Amino acid sequence: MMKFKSPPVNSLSLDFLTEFSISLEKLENDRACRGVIITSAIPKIFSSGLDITEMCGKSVEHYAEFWRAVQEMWLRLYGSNMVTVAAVNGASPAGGCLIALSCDYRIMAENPKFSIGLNEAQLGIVAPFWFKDTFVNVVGQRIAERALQLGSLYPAPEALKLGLVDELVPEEKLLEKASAVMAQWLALPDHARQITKSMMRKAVLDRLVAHREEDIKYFINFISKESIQKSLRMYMEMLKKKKS
Ligand SMILES: CCCCCCCCCC/C=C/CC(=O)SCCNC(=O)CCNC(=O)[C@H](O)C(C)(C)COP(=O)(O)OP(=O)(O)OC[C@H]1O[C@@H](n2cnc3c(N)ncnc32)[C@H](O)[C@@H]1OP(=O)(O)O
Repeated sequence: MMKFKSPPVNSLSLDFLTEFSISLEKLENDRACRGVIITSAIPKIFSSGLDITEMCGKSVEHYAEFWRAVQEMWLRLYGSNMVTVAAVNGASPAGGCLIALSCDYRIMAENPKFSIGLNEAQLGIVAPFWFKDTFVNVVGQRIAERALQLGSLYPAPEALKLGLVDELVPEEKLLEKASAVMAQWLALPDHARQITKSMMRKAVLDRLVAHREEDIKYFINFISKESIQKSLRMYMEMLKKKKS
């Protein structure tokens, strides 16, 4: 089990992403480890998504390093040979949602206050093609088109209806259920399951691998625009004001 613990809200900073990728790589190379449950140690928060401060007012070199780390994390998780189960025990916007979508199975706590989705459009930014591809592979084209254009965050019951998560359980039963699902998936021979998983995900993974440097350039170009920087600053201010 991997438990995110980066207070206050498990934002995906460069350090967090690097550590996450290294942990995944270690587990992947450990023949005794056939599956991983991903959850959070922070109450009410799975992950608040990419750390916005990493995308504000930084150098081009920093943006490149950060984006490469985001790509690396996704390539490792989405391309993992292990069984991956997300036990979503709190809010899961944007990059948090991407992590859950990249797993093989998603179980969410049945709390309508917890929401999940790719809300990038609400921040005035665009979900990259591989976020979009991952989303489409889970919910299908029509639901993805609407959800991504509106940048919708769905409360747990709605997320279940759309197929964004596979099931809801009472919060106190989340890890028990995730373990039961893991046992069910691990009962199959690894080889057949791994080849099937790779077959289903290969095209989407290959697309980023083939366009990785181009994607970094797009990101830098996009995020460096003054209009985008302004949107992100305003969004951060809004988050801070919400408290007072
Ligand atoms: C051709 C086009 C090509 C385009 C290619 C480039 C495209 C670029 C794409 C970039 C992709 C980005 C994906 C992302 O993940 S962006 C991040 C999106 N995340 C969010 O919108 C979530 C924002 N946060 C919240 O909604 C809430 O914080 C919460 C998670 C629901 C928790 O709420 P709660 O009330 O418990 O906590 P607070 O809101 O008070 O937050 C506590 C402190 O944490 C700070 N915070 C929150 N989220 C983030 C974040 N994502 N990054 C950095 N910091 C964050 C918040 O400001 C508080 O700070 P404070 O204590 O100092 O006030």
